[in-house]
Order: sequence, then C-alpha cells, then structure tokens
Amino acid sequence: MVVLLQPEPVTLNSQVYANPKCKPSPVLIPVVNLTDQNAKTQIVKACEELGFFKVVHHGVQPELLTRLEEEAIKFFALPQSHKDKAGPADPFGYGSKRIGPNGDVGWIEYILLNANSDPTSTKTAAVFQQAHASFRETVEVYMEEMKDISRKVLEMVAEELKIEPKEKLSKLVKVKESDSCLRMNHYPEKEETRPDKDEVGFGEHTDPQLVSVLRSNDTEGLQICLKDGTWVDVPPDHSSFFVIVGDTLQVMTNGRFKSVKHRVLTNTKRSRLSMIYFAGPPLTEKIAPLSCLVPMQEDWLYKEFTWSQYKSAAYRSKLGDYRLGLFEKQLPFSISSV
Ligand SMILES: C=C1C[C@]23C[C@@]1(O)CC[C@H]2[C@@]12CC[C@H](O)[C@@](C)(C(=O)O1)[C@H]2[C@@H]3C(=O)O
Ligand SMILES: O=C(O)CCC(=O)C(=O)O
Ligand SMILES: [Fe+2]
Repeated sequence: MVVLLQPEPVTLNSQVYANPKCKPSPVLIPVVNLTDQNAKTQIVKACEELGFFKVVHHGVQPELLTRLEEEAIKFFALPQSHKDKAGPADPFGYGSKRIGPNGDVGWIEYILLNANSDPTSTKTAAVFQQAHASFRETVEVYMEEMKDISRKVLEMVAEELKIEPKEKLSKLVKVKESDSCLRMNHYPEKEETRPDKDEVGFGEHTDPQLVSVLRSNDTEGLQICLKDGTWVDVPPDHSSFFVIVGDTLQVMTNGRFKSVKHRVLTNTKRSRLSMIYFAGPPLTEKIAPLSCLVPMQEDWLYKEFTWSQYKSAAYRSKLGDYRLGLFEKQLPFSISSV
C-alpha cells in the first residue's frame, strides 16, 4: 500500500504586538499540494474561509527563484542615484517609501513591472537599463511561471464550483491582454528595532486583482487579517508560494470568496524581499458576479464594472480604503433592519 504524505499545515506564529487586536492565534494556514487530487476542494475551502493559502509542489524550479532573488538584491544594492533614474513609480518603475499616488508611505523600496512590457513606459525601460543584463529575461521567465500558477488555481476553482465555461476564470489571466503585473518589494534591515512598536513596511490593504501569487525570502513580516479582525503572522517559506484572493475574484464569486486584508510589518534586523505577481483581467473585461453562481441579478451584491473602471477607482483610493464599497449594490431595507 502506498501512503501519500500530506504536507503539514503551518501554525500561524502570532506575536503579541502593542496593537491589542494582534493576538496569538491557533489558526492554520491551509497548505495545498497542487498535484494532489483534492487540491481543488482545498483551494475553494481556503478561499472561502481565509482568502489565503500556501502552495507546495508547484513545479517552479528553485534555481529560478534563487536567480530572481539574487538579481533583485543586486538591483536594490545599486547606488540610490542609479535606482532613482527608474523612478518615481508612475505606477511602474522604481519607488521608495511612497506607495501609490495618494500619500501612503512605508519602510520599503520596490519595482513594479507590467507583465505586457509596455514600450511606452520609460520607467520600466529604465529599471532594466540600470539592472544586471540578465534581469529582464529572468523576470520574463518568472512571470510566465506565475501566470501558470494563477491559471492552474483558477482552473481548479472553476472545476470545483462547476463554473461554465470552465475556462471562464483562467482565460482572464492567460490571454495576452491580461492586465497583470509583478512587484518586487525590498524592506531594508533596521539597525534599531523597536519590539514595542509596529513599524509599517506595507500598510494594510486588499489586492484589487483576481489572485496574487507571493514568494518571499525567509524573513518574517507578512500578516493577514482574519474575519474577526485579528492580525496573524504568516511564517515565511522561501520555497513555497502564497496565494491571495483579490477583490475581483470576490466580486465574481458574489462575496463567497473573500479578498484578504494583509500588511507587512518590518520590525526585524534582517531585510525582507518579496516578489508578488498580480493576475488581473484585460482592461475591457466586464466584472460581475458569475451568472452560473448567482443566476438572479437581484441577488448580486455588486454592480457590473470593467476592470479598467475598478483599477482607476483603486488608484484614486488610499491603500487601506475599502474600494469594493464603491461598487456594492444598495440593498433594499430588510424588514428586520427597520
Ligand atoms: C495606494 C495605492 C497603491 C496601489 C494603488 C493604490 O492607489 C491602491 C491599491 C494599491 C495596490 C495594492 C496591490 C498592489 O501592490 C498594487 C500594485 C495594486 O494593483 O494595487 C498597489 C498599487 C500601487 O502600488 O501602485
Ligand atoms: O511584501 C509582501 O510580502 C506583501 C506585499 C503586498 O501585499 C503587495 O505588494 O501588494
Ligand atoms: Fe498586497
């Protein structure tokens, strides 16, 4: 008899921070083996309960992860004046401390790159001009792998939820018009750490896209917010990926999946490096609850919008704003609320 070993779920290692809402928690992060026949059921359960899960047996070569990490480290180690030639981020290119256009800041520097390398983005071109010669190629190969993981995850979601046609979700991230991007975040080490104080690397937010695929080095810092508002640490694991449900998938499942709030705290003497691929639909794609999941329009919790409309609204908002609120349908008063 062959006994298949299931990967152990990881216990969230909550630290006690000054913030009273941040408590130790016995929550487990679901771990999904992408080659397991039960993967689709586990993915849907995790998307419903947490909006977040860890992926193992993903098939991405560890050498590619190491290569991209090394090249990113080399980029961030360049003199500030070189990096600044690729900034400020517009949103693409190199950014430091400022996140987005509306006054958000963090202990961070980053590169944001469009998956469809936009020939008009001079900032993107400048990133590659400053970087090591092989950086562009490594980034392109990595993005293809991330697209593939997003595709597989969305195919499994569609299969489990019996969405028809079954490519409905995965097609959105596969087609060449998909509006996806890759962000590399560097949270520099701190000489002085202040264990009594939360220091924000990347403020709390949800990701606007369908799904995000995150990988980091072995430095902690990422936290997710549970439904009861408790923040819990996600133990880092440099050989796995974490999948984050985005706002768009929340809308398409009519709220059945939750886009998880997350943030990065940087109270550490070691630097954190993360790479995160945001799988987004084409700009012109109409986003609404899927009719095969919610046949009656009056049951839709959200109005229909295009990804382009949502993205514009997101870029007018601050990081921690509840962006989906703008697209929620006004529900008639229920008798019990009167
Ligand atoms: C403050 C902002 C940064 C952001 C655009 C926004 O106005 C609100 C959404 C932010 C976010 C979060 C997830 C991704 O990191 C990101 C690239 C995205 O698509 O939405 C960022 C945006 C950004 O940094 O430009
Ligand atoms: O750096 C991280 O681990 C998370 C970053 C993040 O949430 C983002 O870039 O949207
Ligand atoms: Fe995020």
